[in-house]
Amino acid sequence: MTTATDSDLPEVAQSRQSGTQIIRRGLALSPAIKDGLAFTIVLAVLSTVGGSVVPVLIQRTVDAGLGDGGDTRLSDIGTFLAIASALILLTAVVAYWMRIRLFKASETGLAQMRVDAFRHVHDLSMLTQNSERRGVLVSRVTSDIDQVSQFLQFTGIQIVVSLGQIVVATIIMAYYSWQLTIVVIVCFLPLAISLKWFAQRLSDAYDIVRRTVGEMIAVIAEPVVGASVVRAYAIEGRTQQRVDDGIKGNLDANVSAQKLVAVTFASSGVAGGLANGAVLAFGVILGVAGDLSMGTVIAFAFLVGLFVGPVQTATQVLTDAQNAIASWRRVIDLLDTPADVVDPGAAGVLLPAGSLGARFDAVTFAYPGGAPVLKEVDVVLAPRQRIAVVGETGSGKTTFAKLLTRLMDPTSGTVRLGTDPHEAVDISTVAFVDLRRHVLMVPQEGFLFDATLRDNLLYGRHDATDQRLLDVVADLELDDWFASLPHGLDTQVGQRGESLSAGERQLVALLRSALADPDLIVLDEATSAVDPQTELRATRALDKLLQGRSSVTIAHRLSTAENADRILVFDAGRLVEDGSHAELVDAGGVYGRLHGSWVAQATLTSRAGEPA
Ligand SMILES: Nc1ncnc2c1ncn2[C@@H]1O[C@H](COP(=O)(O)OP(=O)(O)OP(=O)(O)O)[C@@H](O)[C@H]1O
Repeated sequence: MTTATDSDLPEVAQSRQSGTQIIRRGLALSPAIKDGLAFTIVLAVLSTVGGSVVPVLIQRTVDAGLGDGGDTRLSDIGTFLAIASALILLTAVVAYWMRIRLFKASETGLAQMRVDAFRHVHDLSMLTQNSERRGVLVSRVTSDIDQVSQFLQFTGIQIVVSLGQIVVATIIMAYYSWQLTIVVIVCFLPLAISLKWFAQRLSDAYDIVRRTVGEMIAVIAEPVVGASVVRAYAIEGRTQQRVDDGIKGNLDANVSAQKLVAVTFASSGVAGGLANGAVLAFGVILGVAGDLSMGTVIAFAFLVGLFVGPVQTATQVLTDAQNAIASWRRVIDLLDTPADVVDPGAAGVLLPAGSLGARFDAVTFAYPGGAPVLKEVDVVLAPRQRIAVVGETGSGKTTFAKLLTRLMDPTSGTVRLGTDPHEAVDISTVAFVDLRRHVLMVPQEGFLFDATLRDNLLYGRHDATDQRLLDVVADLELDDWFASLPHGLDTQVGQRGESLSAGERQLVALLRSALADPDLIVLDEATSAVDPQTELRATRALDKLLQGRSSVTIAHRLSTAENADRILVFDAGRLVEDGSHAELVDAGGVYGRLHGSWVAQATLTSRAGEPA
């Protein structure tokens, strides 16, 4: 199959929703995050107030210690110290409680988002899945959501705590000395004004970081999956170059973002230092003038600490927030990408039981941005027929099969299914669960999961008993092969079935299809060369599988076409010939030529096998 360039294909949508919109949508998509949030915020504020009251107690202790005219009140000092200790302990307990609540709520909410995002990847059309590289999709479900989780559990509440701390510290500072309070505010004003500008720059920088993380995972994952091809073609160097480029892209993006972070952090450091110095200088002047007590000046120094801390971390908080929003946006964009093959769900119609036929009415299909690859196809497929689809490579056979199984929808025209093709229903109105029960597409290379043979077969029918599995093995006359397996149904097939031979993987795919027991089977005939014994087994098993069912096979072998009840011939996206093998050979058209080259190839192969 030829593929188009990535730019021609639909990708996951990219929104430009603002940060606030993203947070609002994110919270709406994970409602569990908001469960009990109000109480958690109350706890956060309480822990802040607890911490902020301590400087007041320090002022009281110092002033009681020095006393008016050197009169030290020891009992007051004891009381203030006891209250301060109790407050510090209480604050710690409240802060612990708040974090646990926050952790539970955010993890529950995000787990739901992870499940939704994963499901949605499966709902996306084959087109979107093909165009968006797998690694990028994986990163949206994993690392992007991790980023949001970190934000919610640490940074998000940090914002509440910091704001609370600034407000409380400002109130207490203003209560002690409005002049010093103004000094502190003036020192931080330039930073506060430029924060929005920094935030936008950081947001852009972190959008790039998150994108490069996805790209990096994609270029690393690809050669790991295709390791055998990389080795076979000795393209380790080129592959390494792509991986290096991916890693470098991410590194560069991170460095650019961190430079901005460093600027914001340094600026807040400068503002903090300035405020501390100014407070001490003005505090001493006011103290000497007799306007402030010693305890108040010391308390003020602590209060400035409470004020400076959050402002200094504010830039870090802002950075994390921008990073998390960039991640949240990527997950939301994924969830917002429409599934273009829409499941009618419960509103869908059910297909009648029995062998299914199909009808194509003026069906045209074009890949997005491309010319039609299937043009005005009109055809009626009767039930219980064995139909072979043939044509040159790229003629549209696979596209026809995908439309027949609704892996894609036609650009125009209608595909219908039914036991009577003349009264068939529009395939797009059939509920997915019902469609998948009746119609099965068997690709050339059925994907095997890294599990036992049993587990892999159960993908065909999840509730089948071992006895049923063995019956199907017998039905397809594969008992002798099955007996040769070291552990029967418990045999591990390895990653992607690599512990089995290519031929054995075909047998597993056929067994799985037989278990699914579809009424219409659409099959892309395997082309990989296998040993003669397995070939014989596969041919026999396939024959058994197709018996009594409607089948449409993309035929790559002479014998499959010859044995079909009917042959559909595609050429450059058009259905150009339709008839039995004998009729089409006599007609001497496209099929005649194709058949001629098959025969010539078969003769060559058999000669090559003859003993000299
Ligand atoms: N994902 C895709 N995006 C864009 N164009 C595609 C895509 N898949 C196939 N095509 C184009 O559609 C046309 C028909 O492809 P199709 O796979 O249906 O042909 P085919 O007859 O099955 O070929 P083959 O025998 O090689 O599998 C080809 O020109 C191909 O380039």
